[in-house]
Amino acid sequence: MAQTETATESAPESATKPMFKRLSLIGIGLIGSSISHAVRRAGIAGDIVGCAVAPETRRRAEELGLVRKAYADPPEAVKGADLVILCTPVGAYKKIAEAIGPHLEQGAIVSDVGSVKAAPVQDIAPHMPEGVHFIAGHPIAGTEQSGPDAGFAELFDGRWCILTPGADADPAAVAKLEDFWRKLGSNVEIMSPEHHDMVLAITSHVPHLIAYNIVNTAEHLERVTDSEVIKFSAGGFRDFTRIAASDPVMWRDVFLNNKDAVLEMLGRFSEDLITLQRAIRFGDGATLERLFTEARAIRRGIIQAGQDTAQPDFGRSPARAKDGSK
Ligand SMILES: NC(=O)c1ccc[n+]([C@@H]2O[C@H](COP(=O)([O-])OP(=O)(O)OC[C@H]3O[C@@H](n4cnc5c(N)ncnc54)[C@H](O)[C@@H]3O)[C@@H](O)[C@H]2O)c1
Ligand SMILES: O=C(O)C(=O)C[C@]1(C(=O)O)C=C[C@@H](O)C=C1
Repeated sequence: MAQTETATESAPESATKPMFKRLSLIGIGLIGSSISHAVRRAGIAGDIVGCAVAPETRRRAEELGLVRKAYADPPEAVKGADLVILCTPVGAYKKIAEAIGPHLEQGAIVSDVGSVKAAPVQDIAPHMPEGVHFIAGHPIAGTEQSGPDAGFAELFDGRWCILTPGADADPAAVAKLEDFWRKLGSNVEIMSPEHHDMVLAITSHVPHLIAYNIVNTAEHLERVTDSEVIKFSAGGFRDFTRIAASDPVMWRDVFLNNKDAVLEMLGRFSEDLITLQRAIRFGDGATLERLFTEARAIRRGIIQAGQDTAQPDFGRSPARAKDGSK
């Protein structure tokens, strides 16, 4: 489906009933707008509305046809919706859940896309009324871009989406949400919020922290005033700068909400770093070569498993390919 097509035009005219009559996206940035594109591509929502704090985001989301109507007020945005997805930074969840709770439709599914699960689930769950199905989720797909212009329909294709339903979740609602993400192009896996947070701490959160730190360390070096770091940055450092360009508010909230798992993984990381440091100090080439060989095997395993599609060279986003940015 062309990206210019609007949310209202997306309602399939065929006799087949869309999966959801109204999807409400609370937050219309990279992930919210990508969900809108992918949902319209799949034709699985009769109507899409949304909510954003900034007037400019609301205007742009309507102009791009991402939503039929963008509201400033979360309760307005969830009226009549049978699927509500929170797509804001996780630090905003508690206030949003408190505000929308009394306005949710009976039988509606409420989900989210947050990069952390355990603490955010605790912020949302107590505000969900009886008869509403809350099932948290996290698509493991993204870029360093933000805002309503950043989204694209292919973002979730072939990527994992993790759902973390509570023990008392309705199996039919879980199955429906799984089906939704599959129709958006994802593979789906179910796990506990705590397990999710431990896995993502090492695969996503600590790597982002390292990227932020290495870019800042380089920036703090004196010769940066001569722009040498920028001038001579190639491969390795440039890859870190891409990740370090990610949204500061989103990542602030990730680290505040996944404190224990991140500290645990940082501890392990620091121990392994000291092993490398000692090997360099003592000229222990065998250890360096062994550890680098092990790491290379992991990278090759990821490529063979087809999980490296977010790399710039793979040209996944037509929009980004056009302007050369990732
Ligand atoms: N960026 C990624 O790579 C990525 C990947 C997977 C999941 N996530 C998760 O998705 C969520 C959104 O991330 P994004 O990259 O789309 O961010 P984004 O900055 O592009 O968009 C966030 C949107 O939320 C809105 N917002 C913020 N506070 C709000 C509030 N109180 N009420 C209503 N709207 C509010 C902002 O105006 C913005 O439109 C985060 O929880 C993040 O952890 C991000
Ligand atoms: O590709 C990127 O830019 C990303 O950082 C995406 C990424 C990741 O770490 O893999 C970032 C945060 C998410 O919650 C999920 C995906």
